[in-house]
Amino acid sequence: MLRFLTAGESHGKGLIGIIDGIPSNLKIDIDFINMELKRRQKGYGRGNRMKIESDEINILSGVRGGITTGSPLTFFIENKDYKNWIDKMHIEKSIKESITKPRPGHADFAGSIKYNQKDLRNILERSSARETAMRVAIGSVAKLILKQFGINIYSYITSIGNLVDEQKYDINKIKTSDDSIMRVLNKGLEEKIIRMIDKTKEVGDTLGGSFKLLATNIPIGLGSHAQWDKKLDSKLTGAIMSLQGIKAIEIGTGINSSKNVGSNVHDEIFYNGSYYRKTNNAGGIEGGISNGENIEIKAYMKPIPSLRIPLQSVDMDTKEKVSAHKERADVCAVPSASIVGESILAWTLVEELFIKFGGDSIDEIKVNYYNYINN
Ligand SMILES: Cc1cc2nc3c(=O)[nH]c(=O)nc-3n(C[C@H](O)[C@H](O)[C@H](O)COP(=O)(O)O)c2cc1C
Ligand SMILES: C=C(O[C@@H]1CC(C(=O)O)=C[C@@H](OP(=O)(O)O)[C@H]1O)C(=O)O
Repeated sequence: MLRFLTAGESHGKGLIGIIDGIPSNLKIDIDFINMELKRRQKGYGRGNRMKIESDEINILSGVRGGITTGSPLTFFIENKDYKNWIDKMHIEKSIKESITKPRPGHADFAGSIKYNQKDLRNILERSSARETAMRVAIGSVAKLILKQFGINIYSYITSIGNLVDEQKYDINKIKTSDDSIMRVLNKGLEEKIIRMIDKTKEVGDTLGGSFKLLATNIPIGLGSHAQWDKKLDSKLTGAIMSLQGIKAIEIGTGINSSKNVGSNVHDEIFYNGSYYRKTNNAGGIEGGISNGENIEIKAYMKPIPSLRIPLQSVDMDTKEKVSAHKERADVCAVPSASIVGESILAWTLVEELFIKFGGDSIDEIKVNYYNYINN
């Protein structure tokens, strides 16, 4: 069984990740993991925190001589900002100030009631998307595993605010989408997006957007139709929805398909030595099972909740009408979220790959995989 846990506060000493179930004999490419961490920190519209952090992986267990041993992997990422927060984050000494004015849209309000916390920082530190740095480190290991089977993961931005990039993807274009600071395919749109982010920042507001996730060279047969909790689409959407700020997910052309007739939507099946489709409205999944086409998912992120000109809230101590708490924040973080989305997609696909082809060493899994593929 493959599983992971993360721990760590946004302004604490750092983030920890423990991954259990990674097979032995996998080469761990530390440069690749660090490159993925860097990709997550990019994008126009991020706040000053990204100038302080320069995320790097520190491997504490599970790897010897660059190769996994089959033991649990432990990862650590330092928070460089911790030194500026020691007084506010001290583990033993009592903390003087409390945050009591919840930000609409963040976890502050519901979290403080659920956990009976008078200081909202006890909630916001862990609900923060700082945690996604560790999810990218862990997801990069999943990407390294997928590469062993020729499976690749991509993403690009499809909208920021009301600026929508309608361009249809081609894989080569996606490969260069990292060259654009906003990770859009239509480079003409980038300038407009940057101007919109600047204007939104000026008026103290924030933006969301959407991004597309893509997995290529997927074998037929990941997931199952046979039980509700084995369906690949349900597992993928659940996992992607766990990413901070994501509020809607579309598989293939799901939204437009619902407005269309069946004969225009379902992807006809052809055979020429192997099965193929001319369209992929299903986004690579039928009946909860991968059908061999690219997996295509779109995720929609709401605007960042922390506003420089805050919304109305209630002081949870005095119950008075107040403006919500102000916290240093991003104006737009959709490009970063798309990189985390890639990691989540990669992880979920590896989970499914191991359910179908599982083994204790990467060699054993490869034998099972190619035995199935070649039959
Ligand atoms: C990469 C990334 C950066 C984010 N930066 C901020 C931020 O600076 N300020 C903020 O209030 N929310 C930020 N968010 C969004 C919040 O973490 C998220 O809205 C909050 O945890 C509530 O969860 P929910 O939106 O899923 O309901 C960010 C999200 C991501 C993925
Ligand atoms: C730290 C990261 O993102 C943070 C996510 C976040 C939130 O509320 O989700 C709030 C901000 O934290 P701070 O107030 O420290 O600037 C972001 O910077 C990161 O992506 O590494």
